[in-house]
Amino acid sequence: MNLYGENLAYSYCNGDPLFQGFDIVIHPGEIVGLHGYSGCGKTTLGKILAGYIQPDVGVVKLGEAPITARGFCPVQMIHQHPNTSIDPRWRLRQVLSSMRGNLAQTMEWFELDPAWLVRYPGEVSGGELQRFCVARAFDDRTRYLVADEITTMMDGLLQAKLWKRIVALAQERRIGLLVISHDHDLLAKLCDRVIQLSIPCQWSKAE
Ligand SMILES: Nc1ncnc2c1ncn2[C@@H]1O[C@H](COP(=O)(O)OP(=O)(O)OP(=O)(O)O)[C@@H](O)[C@H]1O
Repeated sequence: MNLYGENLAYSYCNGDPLFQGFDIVIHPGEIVGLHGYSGCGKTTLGKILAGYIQPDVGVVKLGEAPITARGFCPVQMIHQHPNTSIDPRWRLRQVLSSMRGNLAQTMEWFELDPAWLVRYPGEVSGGELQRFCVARAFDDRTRYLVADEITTMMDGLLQAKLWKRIVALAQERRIGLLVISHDHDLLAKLCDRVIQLSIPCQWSKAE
């Protein structure tokens, strides 16, 4: 089933719209890049596609069915900073407890040591915690993944390794990926196509 964002518009606090009449379609197993100047609304669009926030106008659908805020969302979002999406008071075992699927196998795939499950999020490195978030997103019910600048805290070698694993597992399960990044090289290497959310503003051009 395709993921559709149709005629999307959103603005915060009745301000100027970040985007209007925006359409996007992602196919199962497809890797789509999302690029645009800082502040143009890439994360916001990701949150709308993953059901975190409702668009002012438009609809997000998986096949024919609109995405709802209730229950498990088949569009999972992985955030830039893993500590913003994990309760610091939970041990990592608890963080992964609601996940459906073969946890041991997924952890092994992302090189997560089972001994770390007794630790709190603050007791693993940022890169390790991000790999927990990635593993958690590969729930058996996940059909699409929105990856928002997810490897910016890693060195080049680790980035490449993690993306190789993500892409392999996504392709195996026919999961579609939306990769949000400022990194042209990464997008060119990974993606089947890249969408530009908006043209650069004057301030960005001058920089
Ligand atoms: N909760 C919020 N309330 C009000 N404004 C917000 C909120 N979240 C984001 N914004 C604003 O909306 C705009 C778009 O933010 P968003 O994070 O979607 O952009 P982005 O393209 O992902 O940026 P970056 O590339 O820098 O991560 C920014 O100007 C931001 O300050």
